[in-house]
Amino acid sequence: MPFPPARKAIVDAIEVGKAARPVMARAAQRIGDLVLSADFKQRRRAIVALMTAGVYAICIVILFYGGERGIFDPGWTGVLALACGSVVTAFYAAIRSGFNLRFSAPSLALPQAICAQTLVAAAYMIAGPAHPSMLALAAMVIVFGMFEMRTRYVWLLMRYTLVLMGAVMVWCALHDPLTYPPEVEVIHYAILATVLPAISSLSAQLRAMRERLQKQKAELETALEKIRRVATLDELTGLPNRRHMRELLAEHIARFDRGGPAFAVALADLDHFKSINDRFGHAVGDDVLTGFADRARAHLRTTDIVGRWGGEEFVIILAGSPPADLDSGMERMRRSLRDTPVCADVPEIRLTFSAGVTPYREGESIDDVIERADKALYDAKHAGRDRSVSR
Ligand SMILES: Nc1nc2c(ncn2[C@@H]2O[C@H](COP(=O)(O)OP(=O)(O)OP(=O)(O)O)[C@@H](O)[C@H]2O)c(=O)[nH]1
Repeated sequence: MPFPPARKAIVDAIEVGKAARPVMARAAQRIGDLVLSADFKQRRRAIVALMTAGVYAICIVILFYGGERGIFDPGWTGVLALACGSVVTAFYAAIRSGFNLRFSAPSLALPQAICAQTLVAAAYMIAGPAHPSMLALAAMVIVFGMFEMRTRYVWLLMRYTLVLMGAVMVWCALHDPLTYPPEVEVIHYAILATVLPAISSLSAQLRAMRERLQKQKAELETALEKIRRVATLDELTGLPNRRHMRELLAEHIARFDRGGPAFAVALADLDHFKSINDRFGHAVGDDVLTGFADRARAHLRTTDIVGRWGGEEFVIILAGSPPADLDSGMERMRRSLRDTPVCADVPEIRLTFSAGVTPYREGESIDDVIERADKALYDAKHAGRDRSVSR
């Protein structure tokens, strides 16, 4: 039944909307890259610069309001607005052009904060009776800075602020004692000299906490990597262990069930390995196992995966299925073991191995295919060893 026109229009609009979404997302991404930079760190710096611009803009609007109301001279507000605009533009341009990357602290946090405090001091001078409110801005600049700056820079900024604000307060108290009464300025300065060091010391603690967290995160990542290695790799040979090979087999089966490529499984077992252990000792036996793993890595196809199934038994996932030439990698290994001793320290050891190969068949479990490969391996052992048998 055809859609009524109104419903069809809605359905069309939804379809158009769905189609447009990726286009809009791409456009937003492109605009974001253009305005803020495609580089993650530079983008963050540009965002901070634009956030600062936003704060400047709000403060300037408030100052213009004061000027309009005749609380102080509106002419100076214009000059201050111009100065704020220039500072913001200069820092944004430095970040967007990549000029900031020439410096050891590319966030330019310290110079930005010093400019901000200078502008706050200027605002303090022109704000007349509204000047105490500027003290909050001076504290805010330090708070902003503590997220971006090293502790010693925060202390430097704090000292600069105290010296600058002290000088401004003295100047104002001398030139306009009615609006800036000296005894009140002393109180303002005392408050500033108490609050700013407190914020700065908080910043030092915050920094130390952040560094501790970063160190812990790095240690955790290293430990996680170690756990991952221990959980998936065999300690002696460095090959995938039995558990990981089962996971890889499960992945191959899932891929096959979804119409993916065929594969076969081989179980390879070293021949008379017990006698190597008995004659030369366990350490040499370990070297032989490692040597065998190295040969497997070197001679199997890159698409084949070999893992240690346990003891002197190895499992190989072979890409493709019989009657394809699945054995070629194992034949190369056999030739190599025949030509060069597996253990350089004990060259008299001539290692051979037997293998059972079988294709994975649709609907089988891991255990089904392994069991058939094991039977083929049994056949190979009973047929005289040093050979592969397919089932
Ligand atoms: N050195 C060493 N030996 C191991 C390790 N794991 C298992 N073995 C030894 O491998 C030997 C396996 O012996 P058997 O199962 O009798 O097999 P085989 O001597 O290879 O005889 P066939 O398989 O019939 O040719 C045992 O002596 C185990 O102790 C290991 O990690 N290191």
